Amino acid sequence: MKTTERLLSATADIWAAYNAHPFVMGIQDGTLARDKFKYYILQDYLYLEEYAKVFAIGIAKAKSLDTMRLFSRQVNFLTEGEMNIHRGYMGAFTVSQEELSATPRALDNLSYTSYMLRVAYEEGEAEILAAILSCAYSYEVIAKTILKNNPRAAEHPFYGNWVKGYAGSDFCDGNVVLLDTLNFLTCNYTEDQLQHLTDIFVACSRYELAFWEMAWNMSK
Ligand SMILES: Cc1ncc(CO)c(N)n1
Repeated sequence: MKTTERLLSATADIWAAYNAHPFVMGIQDGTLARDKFKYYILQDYLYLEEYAKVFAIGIAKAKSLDTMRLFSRQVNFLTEGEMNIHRGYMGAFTVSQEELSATPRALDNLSYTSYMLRVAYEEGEAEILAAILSCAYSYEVIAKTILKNNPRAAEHPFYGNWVKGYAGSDFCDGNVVLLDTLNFLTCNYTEDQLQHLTDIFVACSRYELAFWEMAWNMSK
């Protein structure tokens, strides 16, 4: 079994809960309250700033030029590509730099990024990839499942850009490389090493679900 198949099978229940979450279902049918989405976009922008640092540490930990390039491309894609989705929405909500700077990180957000940064500082390149995978790949799966359940979600005048951004090839092509690299780097891992990788992936998958719940509740 490929490492990524093992990780995904260990978290199947958590991953199934993403698309059943009321926040995600609200994006799917376009009924999500705008104030909840604004809260989410601000928290997620703050999240992405820290998440980009996880890749940046990966650059320094990389043991080959190929892995270094993977991490480096992702830092660039996050800051120049993915964060543009957020900047578009922040423009629509007329969020100023002052409002963004004055927004405190909610505890689930802070806890998630602190955990990933700890993995990044303490562990090796494959463990960093496992921590990143649940973020990067779950958004692809969520957006594609939304489109499967409601093909018109991409045309929604407000939430359509979010769905198209995460189901689109710019975002998803990076995940193919992420999955392949993680499988390649861990093909000779021992059972203990694989179990440790699974623990990291389960923790990050739980944090992903907590992030949707945090957004739904607009937690302070
Ligand atoms: C919380 C969270 N997880 C994953 C992604 C996808 O990069 C995101 N933007 N935010």
